[in-house]
Amino acid sequence: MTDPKESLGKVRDRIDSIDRQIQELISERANWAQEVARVKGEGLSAIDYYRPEREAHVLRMVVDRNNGPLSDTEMVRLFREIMSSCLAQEDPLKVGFLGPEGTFSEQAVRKHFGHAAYGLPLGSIEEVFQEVAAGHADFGVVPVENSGQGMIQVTLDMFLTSEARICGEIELRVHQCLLSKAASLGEIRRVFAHAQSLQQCKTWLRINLPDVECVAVGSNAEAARLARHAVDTAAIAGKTAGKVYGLKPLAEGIEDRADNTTRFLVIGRSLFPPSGNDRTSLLITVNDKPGALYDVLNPFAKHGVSMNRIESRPAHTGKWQYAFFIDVSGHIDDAPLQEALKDMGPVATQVRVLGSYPVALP
Ligand SMILES: O=C(O)C(=O)C[C@]1(C(=O)O)C=C[C@@H](O)C=C1
Repeated sequence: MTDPKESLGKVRDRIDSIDRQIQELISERANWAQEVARVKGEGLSAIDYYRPEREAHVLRMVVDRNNGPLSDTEMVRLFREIMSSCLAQEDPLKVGFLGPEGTFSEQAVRKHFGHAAYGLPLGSIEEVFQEVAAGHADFGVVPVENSGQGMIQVTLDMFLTSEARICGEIELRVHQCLLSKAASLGEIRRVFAHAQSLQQCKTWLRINLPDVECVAVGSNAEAARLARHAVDTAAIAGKTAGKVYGLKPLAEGIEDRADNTTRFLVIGRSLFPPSGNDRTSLLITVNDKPGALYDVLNPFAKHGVSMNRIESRPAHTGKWQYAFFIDVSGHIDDAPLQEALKDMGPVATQVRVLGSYPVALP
């Protein structure tokens, strides 16, 4: 009979040898990434080397090649980190997000830019837009939509007054936990959470903590920070926030909908070339007159442009003027989209391209 210790040793030798090869290949890749940077021009800053369309293309090839056992999400995460480190050889990207540390926004930053990017926690969604506009952050990450609760209006409204461009989208599965210093649910008298999170966990709270006081605060991480101070309080937040603020999960996966997902936008200052599978976000304003919306949407149908989303907001440019946030498939350089926008010219009061960006990866 083979000695189990001996066979474990053999398996570990094999793993060591694979790790050696992986490491050599990662170093070789990092050298080639430096070569790419040299071709682009020396002495530029990180943002000049960053190519979201190329990253999306690389990651789609990773997904296509993946035969398991690791999931597409895991494989994408590992390669994202490799690219993040390769890019940060020059100088890390600075990415603003709705802080403090431990928010889902920070998780979205890590999912999209990896851990080699420098995360800049900011006080509000407005501040994220401001810091990007002022050039203090290269990019910003802001929540725009939750699968259960719909659009986040503060984010949409910021596009009415800012020049920000959308450079990417991130979909993050949001798993909520009840975090506390307490040993059991019975000790909890008060729960802190962001209003959206309270909403996402409404049924769970009603069944499991029917008599507690629910207090809405600025962010989930803020809730976790507050819950540190009293043993009869808890916070609803992600597991990461629990780690950052020293709280234990008393319950996990407490969101009412199992597919609870938040979509984030990456905002920057410029447009990027096509990646091969893109989405375009448009801001279109029209006067309030019969048929105006029909006239604006008709060109999309005429030129075979598929519309993914439409949201209307008061335009802030005049009474009874409406702004439509419209997402369509494709890149702004694509001929059908160009044709559709041309036809729309006479009927819309304003058409602004907010951005064309790669469709979210797993
Ligand atoms: O291909 C490039 O343009 C690179 O700079 C290399 C690389 C990579 O590591 O693959 C690094 C950063 C860019 O954002 C995209 C890709």
